[in-house]
Amino acid sequence: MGKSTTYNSFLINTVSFSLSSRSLYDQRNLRMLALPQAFFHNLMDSITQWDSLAPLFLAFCGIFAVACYAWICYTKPSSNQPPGPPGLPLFGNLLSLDPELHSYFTSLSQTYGPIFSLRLGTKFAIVVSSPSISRQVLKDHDITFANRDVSVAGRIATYGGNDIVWTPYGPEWRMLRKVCVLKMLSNTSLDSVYQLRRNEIRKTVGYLYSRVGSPVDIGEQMFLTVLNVITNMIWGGTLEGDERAAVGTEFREVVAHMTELLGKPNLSDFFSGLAWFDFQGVEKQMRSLARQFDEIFEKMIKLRLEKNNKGESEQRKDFLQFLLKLKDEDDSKTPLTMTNVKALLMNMVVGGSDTSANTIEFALAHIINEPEVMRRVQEELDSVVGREKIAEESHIHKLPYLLAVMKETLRLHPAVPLLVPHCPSETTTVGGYTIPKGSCVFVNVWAIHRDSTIWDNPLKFDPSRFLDDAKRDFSGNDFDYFPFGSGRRICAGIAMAERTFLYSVATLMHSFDWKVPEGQEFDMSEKFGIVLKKKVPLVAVPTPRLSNTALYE
Ligand code: HEM
Repeated sequence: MGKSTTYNSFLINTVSFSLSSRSLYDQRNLRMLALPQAFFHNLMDSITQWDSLAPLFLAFCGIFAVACYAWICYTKPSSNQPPGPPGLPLFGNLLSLDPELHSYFTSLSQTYGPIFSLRLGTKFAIVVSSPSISRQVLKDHDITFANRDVSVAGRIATYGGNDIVWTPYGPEWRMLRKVCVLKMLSNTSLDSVYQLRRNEIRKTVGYLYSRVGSPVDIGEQMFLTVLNVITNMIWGGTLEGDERAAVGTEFREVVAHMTELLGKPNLSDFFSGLAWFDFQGVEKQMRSLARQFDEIFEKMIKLRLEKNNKGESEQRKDFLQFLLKLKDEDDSKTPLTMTNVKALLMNMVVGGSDTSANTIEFALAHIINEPEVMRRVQEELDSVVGREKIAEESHIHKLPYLLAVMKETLRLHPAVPLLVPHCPSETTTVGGYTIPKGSCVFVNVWAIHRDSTIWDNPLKFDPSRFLDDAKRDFSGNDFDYFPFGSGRRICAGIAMAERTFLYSVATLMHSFDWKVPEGQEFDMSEKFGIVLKKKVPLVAVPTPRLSNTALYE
């Protein structure tokens, strides 16, 4: 194999692993970034700028290689560690990974069994792909595995990992989780900010109405809608008019750029000894973005505090108002700090947007391309809502078929296909094998959801399989079906994800008929990332189906 081929295959592989080891938040824009060539040029640029330091650099690489090799030999898996494909010195299995990690891990599990191991640079990874072993990890040893493997970029992006996703299991995580799940994202709190969600959905309907008869990129529209819904719930009407639009645009840009960087391959993650050098400048760029992000939060918080001091915000019911109040009142042993407030807001924005928007896009693609599913969804809406009214969030509890569509979409396309990697706080036995403390554990929920020993005709999109099977829900108690994870680290935003999905899809399918443009083929292929997405964006043409045009205003 030629030198450049070897390089390229290394680069392809590092890209794919980096996507898996990042924060929860792979975003739409990653598709442009996960190019191995980009990584190659980036790395080589950084190195060539160091011309004068080349001898020093090469000497360093030599010492580093020997040190890594020694380290890997020293930590060589014991015979009781899970089986796995053989690897190379230094790189381990990095060079043979496929970018579509979820399906690649599924095929490896057919050879090596429901629990296997990989060496990725200096990281030791475990992949679990059966209900019974997932149960051991997420239920029987829940506390031990309730920690995370944090990437360099992820840590910087989240105020040093001071958010819910990356904080290790302990009192601070418990406090953040309580604030988030019980106080901000509970059904009662979500009810109180319904008007803020409704405003955004109505704006999207207005926009789609203006595009009647023309193709619309549905994924893009849903991403913007969900992001606006979330930011609106966070700070509601703190800003008005042009100022609001300007902050919205800036915010979107920062989120897009930050998540772009979160998906960039970073040598520092595979070889922690190299982190200090930040060869690709990922850390530097991320610091600058995190500062920009922080400036937006600072600005919103300052404006809100000023309004509060003038007594203008008394009646506000958004998350920012709630968190600031909680922070002032908090006298517990683990107080909520301003950094926690900002990190929590960021979790809402980054954790909630792509997951929900991509799931909605997959669902709409299935509905639009399967006439029988479309007919049942619209019939249910017509009988519950009626064509003379618009869909409201209060209707969603009366739409069992639509709920089944959501469950079936998340079965075939779980938004976070390998969950967020878990990390045991001590060496533990699982499935009869020893899992070393600090390993990076992937739970392949995607493979379990397509396992033909569990599901009849698993590749068929068939919502009715969930209609009679009430035990299959999102609670994480059933290890045949757990798209939101399970145990202590189960998704913190299930209630919100459910509402966002059901209300958005109900509104779009009730207000419009949809057709794919002439000549376009039905394509449901997936693109792996921490958040799974549709490889080919869904483009469809809306036609109004409600009788009264006033219902689109
Ligand atoms: C369809 C939508 C969504 C899906 C499928 C989803 C799925 C997941 C999964 C699988 C995890 C990791 C669980 C684990 O590691 O065991 C997770 C974690 C998380 N999700 Fe979601 N999620 C969605 C939407 C949301 C929304 C809307 C929010 C908030 C607004 C959110 C906030 C979080 C947070 C904060 C965590 C980290 C929890 C922790 O580490 O304690 N998610 N999600």
